[in-house]
Amino acid sequence: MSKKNLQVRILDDRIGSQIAFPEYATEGSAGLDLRACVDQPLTLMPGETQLIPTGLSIYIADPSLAAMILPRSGLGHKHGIVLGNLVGLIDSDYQGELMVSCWNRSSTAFTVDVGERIAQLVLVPVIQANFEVVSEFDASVRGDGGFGSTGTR
Ligand SMILES: O=c1ccn([C@H]2C[C@H](O)[C@@H](COP(=O)(O)OP(=O)(O)OP(=O)(O)O)O2)c(=O)[nH]1
Ligand SMILES: [Mg+2]
Repeated sequence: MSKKNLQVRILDDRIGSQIAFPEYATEGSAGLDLRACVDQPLTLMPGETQLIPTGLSIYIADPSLAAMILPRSGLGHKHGIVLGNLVGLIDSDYQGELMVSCWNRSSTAFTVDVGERIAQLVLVPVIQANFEVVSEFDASVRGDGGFGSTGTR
């Protein structure tokens, strides 16, 4: 499969040795796991949120792309470790360190180990809108119906 070249900067010397460089876990993986680039294990108390560095920055450069940081399902479902911002959106012009807002939404403390895979990064296509202001829309079947307007069954 052809892959998109993406510029990456390694901001921490441990990446590539003590902390693995991100890679797709399988050929069909949509996400690259991001690892906690912390100096020591970090405990998130119930309800606590902390911003965790990844030791990496990327420069997507192309405005028709973005990256999303998403929770890992195992951590989220089994341990309640999700993202403080629910989803992280990485702009194509962002050049700073990739940061993961980790939220322990469970009722038990959770310790993130050095190099632990805490979230995943997915590259996604983006279409920027050019707003065309109109006074009326052409009629659609739905119109302004929403929020359950089509029923539940
Ligand atoms: O989970 C995240 C979310 C964002 N970012 C970085 C990349 C992104 O391009 C930048 C800004 O994110 P966003 O636009 O979501 O935040 P904002 O609160 O609107 O900040 P800004 O005013 O800088 O756009 O922060 C991360 O590193 N991790
Ligand atoms: Mg913003």
